[in-house]
Amino acid sequence: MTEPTLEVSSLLTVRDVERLARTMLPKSTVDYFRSGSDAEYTRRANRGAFRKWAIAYRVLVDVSRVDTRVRVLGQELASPILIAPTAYHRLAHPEGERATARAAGGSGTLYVASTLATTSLEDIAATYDAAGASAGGASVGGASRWFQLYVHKDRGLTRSLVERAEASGYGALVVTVDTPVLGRRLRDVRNAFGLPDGMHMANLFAPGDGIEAKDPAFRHAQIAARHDASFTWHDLASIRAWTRMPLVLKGIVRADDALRARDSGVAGIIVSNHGGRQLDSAVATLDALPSVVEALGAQAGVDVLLDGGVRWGTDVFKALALGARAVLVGRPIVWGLTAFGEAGVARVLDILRSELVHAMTLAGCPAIDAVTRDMLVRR
Ligand SMILES: Cc1cc2nc3c(=O)[nH]c(=O)nc-3n(C[C@H](O)[C@H](O)[C@H](O)COP(=O)(O)O)c2cc1C
Ligand SMILES: CCCCC(=O)C(=O)O
Repeated sequence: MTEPTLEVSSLLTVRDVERLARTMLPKSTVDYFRSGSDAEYTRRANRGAFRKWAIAYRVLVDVSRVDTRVRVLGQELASPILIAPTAYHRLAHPEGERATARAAGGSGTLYVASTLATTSLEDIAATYDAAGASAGGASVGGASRWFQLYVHKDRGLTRSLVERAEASGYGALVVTVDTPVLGRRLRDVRNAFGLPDGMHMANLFAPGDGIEAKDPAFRHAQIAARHDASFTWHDLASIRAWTRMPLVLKGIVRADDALRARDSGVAGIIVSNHGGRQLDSAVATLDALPSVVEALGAQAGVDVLLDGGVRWGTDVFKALALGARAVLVGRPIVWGLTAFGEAGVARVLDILRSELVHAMTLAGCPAIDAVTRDMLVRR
């Protein structure tokens, strides 16, 4: 074991960032960020699925310039690496989501803000836009930040979240569909995990008058009991009627659900199993991706994104080769935030982006549209 490194520049891989961050947090927080549900088969399977593919690289291609630009929901992004929605950033760092938003806005990276943020969605939006403006306007206009919605039993609450997101200029509404109830994360149960005093779910409760304040025994495990487990495809229409934001469904792993999503008029889907934190033994996302992409076909009009276990630039390459338009990363962002706040998030994004450029260069793919299915062989 080497000593933890302390310079942001000495962190060379996402693995380095995670290793450092885990020494800096209380055990119950590390457990919450890191865990999958039950036996954690799916959390591990997400990683394992990337190892099953190898890159059959191409030679003697002009790779003196490599272009990672992609279009997602009609918008041009500098890179296909996006920030997945994760809860409770103030557990990682005192500046919480503001630091994440500054790193994302400053680099023009698409950031999906969580319903369960510890900073209000209005504050995240303003912070993101200010960082984008001072970095030269790369991400001004709000389209590069999306809002993730948990559908609550309290329809008034759900609707007000949607309306607040629209009023704050979020570019899309990401409806998470894999969490009708909370997955059983054994460590969180054993730790009776909950937010410490002074931190709250800023979009759901006002400080001081929140349910956490009224009920000292309120724990994270109870939050999903407020989710609407009766929500179906049919109810999606009501959300569409509330907003003009394009919809993205997060948590799809089946071809028939992808087709149903398309027929419901969504603009995108995220092939995701919540980082292995919901149904354990769920199919790994990279394994699910080809059937989803094939079912939708080339002219689908639905952008397919993927998350789960992306830790290296070569993982991004593989997901794109199997048909994803872009990928999202969850835990690596939280580890970066823990380690160095805004600079740590920026470092993680930088590591993954430069690894992707390196992989594309060595694989003979000067642009994203060259990263095609034939670049991979099964190990
Ligand atoms: C600590 C943590 C909190 C999360 N919170 C949310 C959330 O609030 N909403 C949501 O849709 N997904 C949430 N997710 C799932 C992520 O959006 C994403 O699907 C997953 O983390 C991707 O896998 P990765 O962590 O291996 O990159 C969370 C994941 C983690 C690890
Ligand atoms: C109700 C979901 C809790 C936040 C979350 O998505 C997670 O911890 O994975």
